[in-house]
Amino acid sequence: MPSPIPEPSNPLPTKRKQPASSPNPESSEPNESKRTEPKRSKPTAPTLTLTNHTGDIFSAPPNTLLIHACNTQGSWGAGIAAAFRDRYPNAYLQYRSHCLKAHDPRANPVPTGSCLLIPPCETGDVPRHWIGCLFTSAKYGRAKDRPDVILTNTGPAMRDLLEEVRAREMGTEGEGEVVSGIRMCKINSARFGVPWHRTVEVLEGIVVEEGWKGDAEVWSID
Ligand SMILES: Nc1ncnc2c1ncn2[C@@H]1O[C@H](COP(=O)(O)OP(=O)(O)OC[C@H]2O[C@H](OP(=O)(O)O)[C@H](O)[C@@H]2O)[C@@H](O)[C@H]1O
Repeated sequence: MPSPIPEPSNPLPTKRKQPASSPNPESSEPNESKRTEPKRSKPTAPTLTLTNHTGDIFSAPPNTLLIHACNTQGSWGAGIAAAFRDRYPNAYLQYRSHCLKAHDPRANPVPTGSCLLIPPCETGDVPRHWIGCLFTSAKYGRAKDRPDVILTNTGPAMRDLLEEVRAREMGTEGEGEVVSGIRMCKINSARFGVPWHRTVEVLEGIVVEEGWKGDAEVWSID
């Protein structure tokens, strides 16, 4: 049995998308009696819901999952990635090890379209946050992938992460092994050079599978 999954702790209301109505397949049926039946819309699978928040992503409550976009080269060199590196040095070491030891940027790179889920691993006063790395571009800087490639990688990477979270929560009964909520920055939108609305389209198109979290908060300081 999966552990009960608490609701995200953010008090702001989140809106669940209503399934879009789809044409009734029976409506094309020539039978007169069928045509007079009330139209029933076929239930559509729920998709990921994003809500926008202004403020500091790092102020999240304990056990929140913080998501950012990463390259596969083992560098959190600039932008929000550098802020992650400074705040969560042990998580950075895990990310580097994943890219440089478990994989090899030249011979066996981390696949783009995948993720790395890092459970809380810092000591001292550092907040107990999970970190989700979405490998949306192989390289960074001038060698980063083109926007269309980054967008193609974003959906599978996010799906991989939502599945990782589900599997992780299924596998443990212990206190604190549950992700309490999801916060992400406007991934891909600055150094990776992808207009934010294009990433939103991809994320909001993700069909939420059984056991996945269906809501993510987007945090921005702008
Ligand atoms: N301190 C801070 N606090 C809060 N929000 C902050 C912030 N700093 C920036 N933001 C916002 O966070 C969003 C994403 O902007 P970013 O440029 O960071 O990420 P991205 O996803 O476009 O690109 C990823 C690659 O950028 C990096 O740098 P390197 O290429 O390695 O040098 C990585 O390593 C990756 O490879 C934008 O809304 C920024 O306003």
